[in-house]
Amino acid sequence: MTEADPLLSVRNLEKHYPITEGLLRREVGTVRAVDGVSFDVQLGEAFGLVGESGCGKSTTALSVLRLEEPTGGDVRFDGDDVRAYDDDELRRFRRRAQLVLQDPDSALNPRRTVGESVEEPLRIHGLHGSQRRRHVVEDTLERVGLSAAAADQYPHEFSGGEKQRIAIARALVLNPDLIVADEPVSALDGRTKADVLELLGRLQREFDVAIVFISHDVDLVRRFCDRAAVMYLGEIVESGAVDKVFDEPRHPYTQLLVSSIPSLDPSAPHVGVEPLTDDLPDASDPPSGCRFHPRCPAIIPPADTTIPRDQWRGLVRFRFRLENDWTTADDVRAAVAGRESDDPATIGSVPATDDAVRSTFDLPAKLADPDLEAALTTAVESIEEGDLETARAHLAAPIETVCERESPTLETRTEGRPVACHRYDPSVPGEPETDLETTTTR
Ligand SMILES: Nc1ncnc2c1ncn2[C@@H]1O[C@H](COP(=O)(O)OP(=O)(O)OP(=O)(O)O)[C@@H](O)[C@H]1O
Repeated sequence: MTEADPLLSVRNLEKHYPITEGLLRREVGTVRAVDGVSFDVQLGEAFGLVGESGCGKSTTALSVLRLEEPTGGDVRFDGDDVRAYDDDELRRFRRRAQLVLQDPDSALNPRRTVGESVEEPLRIHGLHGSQRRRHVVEDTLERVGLSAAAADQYPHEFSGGEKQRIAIARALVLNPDLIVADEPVSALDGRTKADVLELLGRLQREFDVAIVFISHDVDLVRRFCDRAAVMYLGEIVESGAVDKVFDEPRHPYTQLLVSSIPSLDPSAPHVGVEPLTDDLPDASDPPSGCRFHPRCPAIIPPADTTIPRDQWRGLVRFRFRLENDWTTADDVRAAVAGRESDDPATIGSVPATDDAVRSTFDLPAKLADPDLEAALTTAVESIEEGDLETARAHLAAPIETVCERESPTLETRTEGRPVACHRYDPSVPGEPETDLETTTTR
């Protein structure tokens, strides 16, 4: 391995879980928890994986460490193929690559002293001599900010933050090259969180250990990591140095994540990017094309569309809500009237008129594009006739976008950074490389 070679190299990693049904566990579908993830981690660096709950961060961690068997792809550690390791090689790998979880209790046996828990990896991996082991344990406990005497106490005698320090000591005691830390401070409160984060940073430098830091919290990743990758529904959508990814985000999803962090200054206006729709799709049935497209505020219009961008967004939002959220004409009527569909005052009393739809989706009385105008009018007429299928078909053809048709690849197009978004693909016609417009609210 040369200096430039990564310690960990992950290529097209996949982990799919079967969905089974009935006594015979018949397979009825697949959860694509991790679906083609690639990244490198250099020696001694802190690399962040960030994204909403359920996007596949933990499954990536477990698959990289082979605590879950990957479905596909390539994982290399120090140049070796992790998926081809035999039992001995896997044992050596487990010594060099450790996992720290959100809940420290998962790493500590309540019936064993702290010293016994921290010592256990040393025994498993063959460090002989109880005196020597005790010395290493005490030294490691002190390095995580606890006293050597803690070795003789039990986990229940410690606070949550102290227990996480003990779990970190257990991960560090074998002097690993890599620690995968999955939401290591998420369960801790303010000051303790900052202290444990600071400890991890100090240990990373002292032990020269690489850390894969997994969190849903952009701010923590920005503070802790050198580089980061943003995950959405089993895929990486953007990666790079943290100051680039979070200060100059390019993927609309990263822009959305960053804009949702509240400012420390309460008087500052909140500059927010609104998602097109609110629902996080299911990993067992991910959207076609770009998986973010049903929520993407920067969704690309067809090349020949001439209507203003906000009208395009309103129209496509109407189309996706019709496809995903509403099953009856009453649902539509209720939504455009701003009420629940089982509210008796709503049903029948508020017709899903053209006007109500237009005002709900910020559309003008008449769209300047005759094809889109005809599609909208006929779709609303079909809704009023109770035929949502026909309404959907009327909207789908003229509002079709490259974002639902083609999957963007994570290619390096933007300032040397990989971003998986058609907006940066010069081969996609009709779309300027503009930044996402933001809306300012108070
Ligand atoms: N053993 C499993 N069997 C079936 N589906 C699973 C399994 N483990 C995870 N999943 C699914 O895979 C997807 C990714 O889950 P994962 O826990 O990796 O996400 P995450 O980003 O770490 O979220 P969180 O922070 O909530 O743990 C989710 O849809 C989850 O329900």
